[in-house]
Amino acid sequence: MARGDVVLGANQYGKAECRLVRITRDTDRHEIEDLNVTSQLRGDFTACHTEGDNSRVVATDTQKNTVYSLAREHGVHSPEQFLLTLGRHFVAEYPWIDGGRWEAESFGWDRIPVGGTPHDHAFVRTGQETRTTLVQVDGEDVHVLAGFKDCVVLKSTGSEFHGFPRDRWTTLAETDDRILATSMTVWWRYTEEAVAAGLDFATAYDEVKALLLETFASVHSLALQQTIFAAGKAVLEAHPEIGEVKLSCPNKHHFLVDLAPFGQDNPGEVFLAADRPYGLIQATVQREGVPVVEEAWATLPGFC
Ligand SMILES: O=c1[nH]c(=O)c2[nH]c(=O)[nH]c2[nH]1
Repeated sequence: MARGDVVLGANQYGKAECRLVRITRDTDRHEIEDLNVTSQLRGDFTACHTEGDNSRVVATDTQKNTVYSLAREHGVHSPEQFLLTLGRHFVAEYPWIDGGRWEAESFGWDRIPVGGTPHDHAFVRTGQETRTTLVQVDGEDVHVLAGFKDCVVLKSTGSEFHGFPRDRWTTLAETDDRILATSMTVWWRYTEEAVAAGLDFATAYDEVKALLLETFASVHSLALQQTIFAAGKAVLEAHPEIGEVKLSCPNKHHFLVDLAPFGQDNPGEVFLAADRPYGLIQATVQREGVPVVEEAWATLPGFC
């Protein structure tokens, strides 16, 4: 190969957004699991890219079928467990496949209460957040990230913002009482040891989400940066099975409306909820002296 030749770099391929609903109906009380699964394989696919030789190309259609077939055979249990099942399957089944990337969104459903009793087989979508999961297999390495997005939270007081530099471009007033609102996107990484030991992903998810929300509620905030660091720190302190946490939080600004032109005061009661532009506050919270496992995060766009 001569310097300057054009060659294939990193590549992966698969079926994106396989919508999977699995009903478990062993009893009259059904269970529902609702996922949006993306499967992508990695390996040496040079011949396909350069020659159109498909002899090693497990079709994206086959990958899609495998999602549904393994859901039937093994169940979902948790998105993390299901994606691990998929990853292990593809690597074991096809010798030339070294690994891949399996991602899922999971949508929650609650039972519809009928006369105060949760119904056995009628559900209403929960509106709070979308659970997210990313599993990557690279040879012997298995990385599991979990998280959620679109979790909108608001505090109507207990938030201040002041002490920032003032120069000729600064118009923002200092405040010791403002609305703090954001839509939390959070990812955390389970350590390889915890994954190998068969961690209970469902319980861990519930506990981490509760802790993040509790911290948002209870920290008296001097900046959204301070709040998100405190939230990530609380998670790492309570969960040794988690290596690091990444948070991305838009500052959903609420501007106090000037009602003076209408002869009215406005003691922090009427706000304009702006949707853009918004401050975008992001942080990685990690353990001192423990490097972030960069390979686990490499394919998540937009995170620092
Ligand atoms: O919590 C905040 N952090 C900032 O960095 C910032 N910048 C800004 O204009 N408002 C806020 N609020």
